Amino acid sequence: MPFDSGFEKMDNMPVIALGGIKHTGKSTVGKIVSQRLALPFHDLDDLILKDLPPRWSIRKWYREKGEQEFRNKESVALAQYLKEEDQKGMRILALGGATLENPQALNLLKGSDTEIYILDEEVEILYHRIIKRGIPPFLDPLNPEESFRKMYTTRKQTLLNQGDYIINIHGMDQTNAAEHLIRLIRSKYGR
Ligand SMILES: Nc1ncnc2c1ncn2[C@@H]1O[C@H](COP(=O)(O)OP(=O)(O)O)[C@@H](O)[C@H]1O
Ligand SMILES: O=C(O)C1=C[C@@H](OP(=O)(O)O)[C@@H](O)[C@H](O)C1
Ligand SMILES: [Mg+2]
Repeated sequence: MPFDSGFEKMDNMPVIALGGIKHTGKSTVGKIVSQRLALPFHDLDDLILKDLPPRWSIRKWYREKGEQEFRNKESVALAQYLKEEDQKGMRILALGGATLENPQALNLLKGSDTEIYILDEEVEILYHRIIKRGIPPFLDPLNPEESFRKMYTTRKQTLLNQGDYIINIHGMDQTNAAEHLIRLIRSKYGR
């Protein structure tokens, strides 16, 4: 049941940016939180996509143009978002799985009124969530589990270093994870 938390209308409220390894639920949980708190929601991947030529997907762009081109697009989309949305009251932004490894994007986030909340889940659960629909192209088809574990270990360190809050959502479904995050936000901002 959505309720108006009043957060959006309060002054000096940050952008709540959700980070986390692929499939931790940044996009899904972010959307639920925004609906429950009646806050605007954006997904950085969607903002990037809006700026790509027609018929390109994020994954196709990443694969064909390479990491640096993807990072440039991501930084431009983030800068635009922050220019328009920063200082406008609380809003929710789901980051991409690699945003916090992008130095330009990280600078933009750190230089704005943004709080970074990291959704943290265990490697086994994420791996099983990812391969449910087959092995995705970002994993090594010869040893998908090993390649995911490597990605998890390096990314996790960056996330722990860059996050303002680490949210342990272990074993929670999307709704429970969203409720957990809402409790944290409400306790922090007293509503
Ligand atoms: N807490 C959760 N428990 C179970 N499945 C989840 C959870 N969070 C997300 N999912 C599922 O995992 C997939 C990826 O979620 P998504 O929100 O796109 O993750 P991200 O944006 O972090 O990559 C979706 O199918 C989503 O329904
Ligand atoms: O982990 C990654 O390297 C990426 C994750 C994606 O976001 P999600 O984590 O929301 O899927 C997207 O930003 C891009 O494909 C790169
Ligand atoms: Mg996402």
